[in-house]
Amino acid sequence: MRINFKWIVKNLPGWLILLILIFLIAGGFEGVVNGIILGQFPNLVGVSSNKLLLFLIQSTIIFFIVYTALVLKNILLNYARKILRISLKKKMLLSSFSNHQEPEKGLNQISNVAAKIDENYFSLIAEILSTAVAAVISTIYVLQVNILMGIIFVAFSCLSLIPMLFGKKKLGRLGEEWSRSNTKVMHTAGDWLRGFRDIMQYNAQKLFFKRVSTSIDQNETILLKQENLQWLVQYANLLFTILALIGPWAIGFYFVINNLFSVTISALLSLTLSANSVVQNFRILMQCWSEVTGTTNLRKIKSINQRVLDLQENSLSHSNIELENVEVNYNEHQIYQNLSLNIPYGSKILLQGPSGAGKSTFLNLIAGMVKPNKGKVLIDKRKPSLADVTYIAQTPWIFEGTIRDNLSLGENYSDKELMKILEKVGLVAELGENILNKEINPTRENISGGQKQRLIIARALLRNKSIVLLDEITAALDDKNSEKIRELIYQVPGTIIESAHHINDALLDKYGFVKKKIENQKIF
Ligand SMILES: Nc1ncnc2c1ncn2[C@@H]1O[C@H](COP(=O)(O)OP(=O)(O)OP(=O)(O)O)[C@@H](O)[C@H]1O
Repeated sequence: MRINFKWIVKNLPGWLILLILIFLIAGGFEGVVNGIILGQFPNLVGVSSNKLLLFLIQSTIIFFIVYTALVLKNILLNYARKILRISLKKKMLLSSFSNHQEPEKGLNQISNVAAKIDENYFSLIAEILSTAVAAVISTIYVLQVNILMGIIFVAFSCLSLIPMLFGKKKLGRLGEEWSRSNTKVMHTAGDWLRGFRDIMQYNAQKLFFKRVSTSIDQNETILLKQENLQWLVQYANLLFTILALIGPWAIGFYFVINNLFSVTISALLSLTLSANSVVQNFRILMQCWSEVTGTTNLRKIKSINQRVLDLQENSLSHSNIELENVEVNYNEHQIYQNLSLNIPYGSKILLQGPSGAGKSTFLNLIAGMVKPNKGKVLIDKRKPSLADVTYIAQTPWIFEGTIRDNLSLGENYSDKELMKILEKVGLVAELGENILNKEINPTRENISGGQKQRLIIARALLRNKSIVLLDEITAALDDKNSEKIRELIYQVPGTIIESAHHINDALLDKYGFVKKKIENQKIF
């Protein structure tokens, strides 16, 4: 998806575009209004006082209309920019979420990149439009004063396009480089702030501060490079502006000396004054263009994957899982090869294997988070999806909000139901009666790692899905709590696949678990 002029038009209401255009055209007369009104002066010599008064009133009205249009145009443009900023940030959020982009990249997009697009694209597009309209109006005015000299002035003004044609690509590349280095700043600054405990523990303050400082340095250097290149282009542009004045004068002088096309010095003078507006507008246009070009690559946003955003009905009830000749590679690293497995509804599987063997990868295959490079994974003959399973991961994520918010995730559950489930996982006894309104967030340490994990388990138990995937869920729990939690989860009637290193055999036997091992890129 590209954020371009077409996108802007699509995202703004028609009435707003129409009003902006009207005020843009009316305001566009600013450059020539003085010339038009002053041009009337010779006709005022010796006229009656009534005519003079009429002239004053007319001039006042014209100035009033032009300046009011200018202000209204700016107010409407600001309103349009607000609409565009909101649309852009929403699109960015949907794109980064649906493409499962890394968080730092997504955060960089909605903060830094969005601000840059607003500043160097949306606001400048408005300026480009006003300047272009003003340039057209001034051009028409100049052409009707003296068509030949008018054409010469406009043609010379067009020369100022040349520097931009050379700078365009490089400016676009630098914009993209700047965005990448911004993401790096987010990473290193994230390490610096989130890794506090480990940094302090190993006396690594100097190293980590150097890392974040270096990435800030590099980021600012790229920005400076881009700004310098913009200035260089603008300097070349200014040099062409000199040419855009001197060139037509030279040709004009030649016409004057040789008495050609009835060009006189005074005609040349008045043309220069009017043409100045054309030249200046062209110069501003090029200046804006060079800044806009810096955002070219930033304005390419990965298309939204609508399939991910559509709410998925979980219609599975007694689902069988089938894997047919599945192969999974991460680059050159092969994890599974020719893996075929049938897991009927209600199976209870304990998946074992050394660290890095592919246990999480297997659970992710069934959750649809990892796609096989070859072969198929089918749940009830259809492709797997996260909405079909309950996946409890090693590192649980809790959301900013209350415990009630974290359990219900917007669905309707009564407090009684929620309290019952919290009671089961042992949280009511630990966190008190007013537990549902307790505010938590991912970084606040007002609940422990084990409590977080039990909260996530309670959230899963509230929803009876037919496939439960457990990835080292009790790593943060003590033995007593681990067993209690497992007893609760194991009572779920559906399929359970658990990856864990140590589990009490008696418990496994009680719930009919079979052990499966990962060996030679297969599961036995
Ligand atoms: N997205 C990925 N890109 C590249 N390599 C990956 C990716 N995910 C996992 N791997 C690699 O695949 C291998 C299997 O990883 P996986 O997490 O499935 O192992 P595991 O058996 O769950 O390990 P552990 O018991 O340590 O959690 C590892 O070597 C890991 O580095």
